[in-house]
Amino acid sequence: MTNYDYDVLYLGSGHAAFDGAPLLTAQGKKVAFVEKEKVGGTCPNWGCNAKILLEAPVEVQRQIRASDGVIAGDGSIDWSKNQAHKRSVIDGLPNALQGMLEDAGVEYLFGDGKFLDPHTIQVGDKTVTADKVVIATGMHSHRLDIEGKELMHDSRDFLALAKMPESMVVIGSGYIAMESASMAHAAGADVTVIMRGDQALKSFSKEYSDRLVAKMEADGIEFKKATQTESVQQKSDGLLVKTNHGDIQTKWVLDATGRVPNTEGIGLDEIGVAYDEHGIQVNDHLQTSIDNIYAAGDVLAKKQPKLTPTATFESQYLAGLFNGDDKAIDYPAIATTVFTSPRIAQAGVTVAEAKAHPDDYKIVEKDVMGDWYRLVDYETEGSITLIYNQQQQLVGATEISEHAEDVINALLPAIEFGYTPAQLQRLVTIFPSIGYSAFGELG
Ligand SMILES: Cc1cc2nc3c(=O)[nH]c(=O)nc-3n(C[C@H](O)[C@H](O)[C@H](O)COP(=O)(O)OP(=O)(O)OC[C@H]3O[C@@H](n4cnc5c(N)ncnc54)[C@H](O)[C@@H]3O)c2cc1C
Ligand SMILES: NC(=O)c1ccc[n+]([C@@H]2O[C@H](COP(=O)([O-])OP(=O)(O)OC[C@H]3O[C@@H](n4cnc5c(N)ncnc54)[C@H](O)[C@@H]3O)[C@@H](O)[C@H]2O)c1
Repeated sequence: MTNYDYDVLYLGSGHAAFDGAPLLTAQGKKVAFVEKEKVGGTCPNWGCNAKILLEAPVEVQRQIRASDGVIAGDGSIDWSKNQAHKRSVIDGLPNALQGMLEDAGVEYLFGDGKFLDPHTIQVGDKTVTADKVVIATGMHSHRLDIEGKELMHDSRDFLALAKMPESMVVIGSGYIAMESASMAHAAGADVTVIMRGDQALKSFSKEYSDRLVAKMEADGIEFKKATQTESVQQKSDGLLVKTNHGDIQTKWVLDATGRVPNTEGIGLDEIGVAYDEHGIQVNDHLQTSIDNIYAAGDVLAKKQPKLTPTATFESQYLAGLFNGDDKAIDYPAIATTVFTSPRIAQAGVTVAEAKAHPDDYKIVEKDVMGDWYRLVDYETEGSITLIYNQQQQLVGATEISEHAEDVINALLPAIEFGYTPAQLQRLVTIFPSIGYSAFGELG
């Protein structure tokens, strides 16, 4: 038997790696992460955690302004203090994570990792070997290849902004574009969003994403639909964004045109791991075209949403597989939300899927403002769409409201486990609460 340095080596140290690794060391396996930047990867440092800290005051501001004087003040956001608070919470996470994982027996190897052969990885000027390798290298920002691209910024820059500029152009209308536009506007910037097509947030219901755009427009954000960005030019008083529908003067440009899997420069072509522009191709055991090499997280080519909880699920699945549980991966319903005001959240069968199969699904739409509880924190509008199968079980739900993420989280067990009406009746939840309100919608 060959003696390798490690039983399992992860390329990357994000959620796709660190959520499963301790399950392996607990079974006596020798495990290491190769990391070229910050321990923990995108989510804690440049993604979810950083974003939600900066976003939290937006909801407070909304409540203050909607309360019509019940809460005093105008709810202005001091972005610089907001940044300082964010840093005070997240700056210690990489060290804390590293300490926790090292205590669990995982080793860290810092440097750029690259395959030399299926079992050998070069890390800086060192080489290490492993029985199994998991590619968990994540994604990086896509950048538009146009004149003036060096004048534009990505989501990392946005989340690190020390001072909010007085105006901002956001290119794109996916998750990152919509969340950043919402935060920048709430912090006082004059925001214009340039949309390539005419629907924002394509993975959500068109009706709800149109409603979100309409609400953001009513709040003062400008949307330019079906518009191509042609160039960005430096002027003495700021930047000039040229589009096929006119010019926009601004102080700052966010290129939020998507994210690209990190498949380049890690030796995949040399050793023959199959991948395409969507990521690394795997079978139903997350195994790549090379037997001992697996992949997990954002770098995978997959139809499931590229989110932290998806990466966690895959990481834990692989740990189970390497510990001897040989079943194929079976993805559950995955809940997702966009952290705008209002939010849109969904899980299970989507509205588009249900509409495409009217014989299989029944769609029920409700105005959630019929529930008095939504008025407690001054909500003004919201709807939920519930999707049932032929057996009257809830198989999907999507909501637009300030509490959409909590409602969909509350309903997720019913969707995933197919609760019957009799089982739902046995759920005695806390009243008054969003969870109670969520189940009330099923009645
Ligand atoms: C702005 C933003 C906001 C987001 N908000 C949310 C949210 O609210 N909720 C949510 O669920 N998801 C959110 N996401 C998505 C979430 O961050 C990702 O789904 C998650 O981080 C994926 O984890 P991962 O481990 O696959 O990849 P990553 O966390 O990206 O980790 C990959 C790691 O691999 C390292 N690496 C890459 N190449 C090499 C190499 N050659 N050698 C060594 N190391 C390498 C990288 O440095 C990185 O640390 C957000 C993403 C962004 C960008
Ligand atoms: N709340 C969350 O859970 C959250 C938040 C942020 C990011 N994420 C994850 O991060 C990933 C990336 O998010 P994202 O917003 O970067 O990607 P996205 O795919 O959601 O949006 C990309 C946007 O860029 C536009 N676009 C693409 N190419 C373009 C071009 N050439 N010109 C103009 N516009 C173009 C698209 O039309 C789309 O509006 C997503 O997979 C998402 O799962 C999740």
